[in-house]
Amino acid sequence: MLITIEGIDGSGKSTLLASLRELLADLDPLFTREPGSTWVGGSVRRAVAERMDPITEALLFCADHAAHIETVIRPALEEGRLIISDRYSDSRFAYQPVVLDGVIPDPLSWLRRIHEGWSIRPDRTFLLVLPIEDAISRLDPEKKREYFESPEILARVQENYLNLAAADPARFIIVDALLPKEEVAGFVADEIRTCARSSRSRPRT
Ligand SMILES: Nc1ncnc2c1ncn2[C@@H]1O[C@H](COP(=O)(O)OP(=O)(O)O)[C@@H](O)[C@H]1O
Ligand SMILES: Cc1cn([C@H]2C[C@H](O)[C@@H](COP(=O)(O)OP(=O)(O)O)O2)c(=O)[nH]c1=O
Repeated sequence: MLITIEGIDGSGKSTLLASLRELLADLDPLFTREPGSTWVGGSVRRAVAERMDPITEALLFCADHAAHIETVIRPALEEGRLIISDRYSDSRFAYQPVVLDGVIPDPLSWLRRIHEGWSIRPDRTFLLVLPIEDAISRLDPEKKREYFESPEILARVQENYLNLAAADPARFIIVDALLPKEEVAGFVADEIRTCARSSRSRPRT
């Protein structure tokens, strides 16, 4: 079963993942992430840091996703593992339309077409949502910021995320990221256990 965790920078994904490692240890999940589960992720980070052109950047994120699927996701699904990914294809569908706005027509459709035929759809996606000011205030002031981490861009990214969730309510679970860390983690862990139980009782389609 494939679970993905999504949300804007500073929404609490890394914190949640660290708690899930403890809370779900008995299920032996495979924790993974995008970008960066293979060496392709290094190229993506370099492209972002150097502000390469947006199409190159988007295609590198897609290449990272392809490598992630072939080397990590598909083999683990075939073994019947529970996989929990920190970011996945919805990060592309939420961030890249902002970056590609005005560069190509209808970036979201373009991105969806690129994923067609080979990407694997998550079974459940948890979307951490919080006011932009709170996310910005949580970002580490000592750490160099990616250009995505501006309030204007993050506001548009979160709006895109919410539209994706509204279009696919059976897959998305929206989580109030302002709740205390323990509550966020407890809620998500319980939901994952429920999904894992129901997926064991039905074959994968
Ligand atoms: N539920 C929460 N309540 C308050 N602070 C939080 C919560 N979740 C995370 N944080 C804090 O916010 C900051 C950013 O969290 P992090 O998990 O790194 O976010 P992300 O991985 O989504 O960028 C960290 O300092 C973390 O301790
Ligand atoms: C996976 C992915 C990430 N991103 C962005 C989100 C982040 O700002 C940045 C790096 O991701 P990440 O390292 O997960 O950042 P953080 O730990 O701060 O959440 O790349 C995209 O724009 N498109 C994508 O497809």
